[in-house]
Amino acid sequence: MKIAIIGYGKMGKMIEQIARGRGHEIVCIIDVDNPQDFDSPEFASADVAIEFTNPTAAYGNYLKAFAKGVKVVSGSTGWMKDHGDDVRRMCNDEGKTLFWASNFSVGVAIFSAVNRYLAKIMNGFPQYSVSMEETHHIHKLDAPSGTAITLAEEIVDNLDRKTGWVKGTLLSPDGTLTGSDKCDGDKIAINSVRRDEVPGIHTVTYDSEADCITITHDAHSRKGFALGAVLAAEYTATHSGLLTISDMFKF
Ligand SMILES: NC(=O)C1=CN([C@@H]2O[C@H](COP(=O)(O)OP(=O)(O)OC[C@H]3O[C@@H](n4cnc5c(N)ncnc54)[C@H](O)[C@@H]3O)[C@@H](O)[C@H]2O)C=CC1
Ligand SMILES: O=C(O)C1=N[C@H](C(=O)O)C[C@H](O)C1
Repeated sequence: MKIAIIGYGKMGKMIEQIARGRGHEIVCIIDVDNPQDFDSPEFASADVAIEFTNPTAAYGNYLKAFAKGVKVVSGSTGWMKDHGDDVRRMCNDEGKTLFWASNFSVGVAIFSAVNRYLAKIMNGFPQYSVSMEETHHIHKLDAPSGTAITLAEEIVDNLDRKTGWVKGTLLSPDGTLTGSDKCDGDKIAINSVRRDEVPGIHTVTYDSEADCITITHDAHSRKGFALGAVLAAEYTATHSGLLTISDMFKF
């Protein structure tokens, strides 16, 4: 399959390696220095473009790829709040294809199933209060992480006493703690930590007077994210519309 890469940073480079290892051809690589390559015949020849850039660049890149008739797989986070409705309309009503996931690793897909099940159980146990923490490397531009937001939304969908999430505390690399983990009873606080080169840790905690139940996903490297993105590109080549992880991994 022919793949274009948009965003040749930490994820883009790992995706290139894994895609080549699975026998795919990388026909075009676009980063900030060569946006003109969106107009190249090589880019237009791609079956799928894999996009990992940043919260402000992602949406514009989707539009450029869509204009060339190229399907997109993207893991960029932090753009959904501003452009989610437009992207949904383009994919649901106007024939564009985007596979987006806040986290492409199979481990997080499994973790998310446990998260949803645990939230459902907790409807019968009001003595437990729920909170979340995500820890990432110091280069990360958005907080809370996309994965933490997805996990919080899953809890809201399954736990009747929660209606939304709020930003909690942010522990910055210099040790500064901002924000507050105090929030209304019907919201979930998501606390963020930025430390060293941590690839990504997500923890959901249910606390009561008697005990505490904690589930954690701890990525050892970015390999799981990158492999998931390539698997998603393989899936996207034969599917259309707005796609996500639950379309690909069914359990
Ligand atoms: N969904 C998932 O599984 C994962 C998502 N991410 C997300 O992916 C994004 C990228 O992560 P990393 O690769 O670690 O970041 P990075 O900072 O290492 O790489 C981003 C690259 O995008 C390039 N870029 C910026 N603006 C661009 C534009 N307009 N057009 C083309 N390229 C542009 C940068 O020059 C850089 O090379 C972030 O939003 C991150 O949160 C990261 C890991 C896993
Ligand atoms: O920026 C990152 O690195 C990551 N971003 C994604 C997120 O915001 O959840 C996924 C992963 O945790 C790594």
